[in-house]
Amino acid sequence: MDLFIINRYIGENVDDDLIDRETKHLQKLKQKIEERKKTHRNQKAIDTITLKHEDTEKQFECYKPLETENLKDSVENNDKEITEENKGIKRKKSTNDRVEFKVLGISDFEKKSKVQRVLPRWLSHPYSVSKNLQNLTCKVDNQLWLHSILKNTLLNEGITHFFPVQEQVIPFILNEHKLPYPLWPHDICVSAPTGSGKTLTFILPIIQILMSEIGHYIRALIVLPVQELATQVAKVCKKYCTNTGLRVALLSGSTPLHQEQQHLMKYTESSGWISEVDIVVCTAGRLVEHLQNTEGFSLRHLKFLVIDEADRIMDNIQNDWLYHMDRHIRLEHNLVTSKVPPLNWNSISDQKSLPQKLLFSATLSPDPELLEQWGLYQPKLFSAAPISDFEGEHLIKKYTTPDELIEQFVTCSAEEKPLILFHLLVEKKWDKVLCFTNSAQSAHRLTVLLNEWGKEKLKVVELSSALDRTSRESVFKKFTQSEVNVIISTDALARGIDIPECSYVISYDPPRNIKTYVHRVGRTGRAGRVGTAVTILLHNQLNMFKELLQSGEKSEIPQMEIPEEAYSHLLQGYETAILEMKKIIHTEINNKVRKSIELKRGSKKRAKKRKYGDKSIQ
Ligand SMILES: Nc1ncnc2c1ncn2[C@@H]1O[C@H](COP(=O)(O)OP(=O)(O)OP(=O)(O)O)[C@@H](O)[C@H]1O
Repeated sequence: MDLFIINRYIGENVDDDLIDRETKHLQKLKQKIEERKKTHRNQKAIDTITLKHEDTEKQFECYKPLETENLKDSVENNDKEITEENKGIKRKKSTNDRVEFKVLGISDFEKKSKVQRVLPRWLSHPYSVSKNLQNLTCKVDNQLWLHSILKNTLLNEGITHFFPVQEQVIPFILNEHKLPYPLWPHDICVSAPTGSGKTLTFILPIIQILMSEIGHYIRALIVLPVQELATQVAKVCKKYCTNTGLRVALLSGSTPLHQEQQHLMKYTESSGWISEVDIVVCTAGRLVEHLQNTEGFSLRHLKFLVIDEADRIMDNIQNDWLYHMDRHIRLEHNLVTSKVPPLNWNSISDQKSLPQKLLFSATLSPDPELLEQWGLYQPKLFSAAPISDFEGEHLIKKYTTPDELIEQFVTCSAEEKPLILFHLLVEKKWDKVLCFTNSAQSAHRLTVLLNEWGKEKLKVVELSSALDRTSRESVFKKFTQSEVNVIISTDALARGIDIPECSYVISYDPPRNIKTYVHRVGRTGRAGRVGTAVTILLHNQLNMFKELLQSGEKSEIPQMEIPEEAYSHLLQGYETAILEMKKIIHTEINNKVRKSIELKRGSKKRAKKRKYGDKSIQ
């Protein structure tokens, strides 16, 4: 038995229940405080909504905007959905089943989910074309599908093997025209590097197919973006039409319209208007002029429609030519719409086949949105881009350059730029150089400067659209014969021009976009020959240039290191030359002003196009 009982005072009867209740109460209070804080925060957000859109909501009362209380609940329930950046703007749908009206006029900045681009099969599965121009296996002599007349012309021109694009595309086109009735030939897009022989790829099959039929109709139309290119293609076309009986017309504006008309159409008593030519090579702008003004000009019997430099032609819509040409073809074929008919027996057997469209370019983006406008019929794509690139978005921008092309860039300050150019031309003895500037004015100044500076050592000629055709041809001839070392040009001549034996391309001013870059550098390294292309950049242009390359999915190109000692001694000569250049330009401007005054005073002299060697005009 215990003697003592010790009782400790523990207050009133506190039972476990009470403690429990107190703890719960405390928790409740804390929760309420938390909720109040939350409500306070959300209230701020709601106030901003109300303030910002008070006016809008008044205007759209009929749409019954949300009750503030409801909105409060909604916000409470979805606290996390109101994010920092869209505070006061975004109204999220409540998790309750409440229907929320969209208040018109409120911008919804909800992030859109990225749309995965799915390419049509013909673009995602192109026929792959090799870029290798070194190991050619397709001998011209052995090709049974090629007409003997064409074989002879090719061999006379020194062409013994076909390039890969020719080897693949020419037989394909020939076979397409052997398809049984009522099948139509597929339209074709070809994207192959510069200098890979695209011109013969379309000229040879056209000639071979047309030479088997005789007719007084225009049966092939080759459209180019500029006069120089049209002239060049017409020349090749005429060469390969030798002994075939086919006739070619060039419609480019290099001769007056009425002369082209006389050469093109003839009126006969028996048949009315007949065409004097089978193949027309034209610029897009001139085509529209003939469609509108030349009596009897008809594309009813057109079998081939070739668009060379297709991407450039679309960039630069001349006289809305595609609309006019489509309209003309539609009317001639009695079609209600120029859209491609659905592929079924009725639609294609009822209708005469539309001309086969052949699109060519070194920078033809396989972008469905851009290609849509051509209205292609069951098209096929031939591309030199690696097939692995055809899986995603990359292919849209992917441009390839020839394997034989060495690309480099050099960085310097503005003062060093001419010194570096002179160093490359004179001290490194770079010959057969095509140099690009970004304006006709700087091309002229640079030409004058280099001729003054490099007297006896350097012959520099400026090639601009101001020169007439004969003068231009004479420049090319002298260039080939090494009488001219450097041609200075603007981008007007960057595309398609086949300058024989150009060994170097220098971009004195950097190109403005990736397509211009690809075409500029593509003036060298053509037809399997080695070429070097250098871009001169100011230090602050380097990042822009890298971005430009990335925009075309081009891998980085190496930097050319030129030590300062290599060109610093040229400074004195440069300073003397620049003074001379200023004097010459000044005299030219004075002469120009004097001439225009004379003209104004009534002189009847007509301004002529500048002749090569004439220094008096700019
Ligand atoms: N099979 C071949 N063998 C040798 N040379 C060829 C062959 N095919 C074409 N060439 C020559 O290659 C050069 C380039 O050809 P072409 O002008 O057709 O190139 P391209 O692909 O149209 O270039 P660009 O995209 O710059 O217009 C021309 O001088 C042409 O005569």
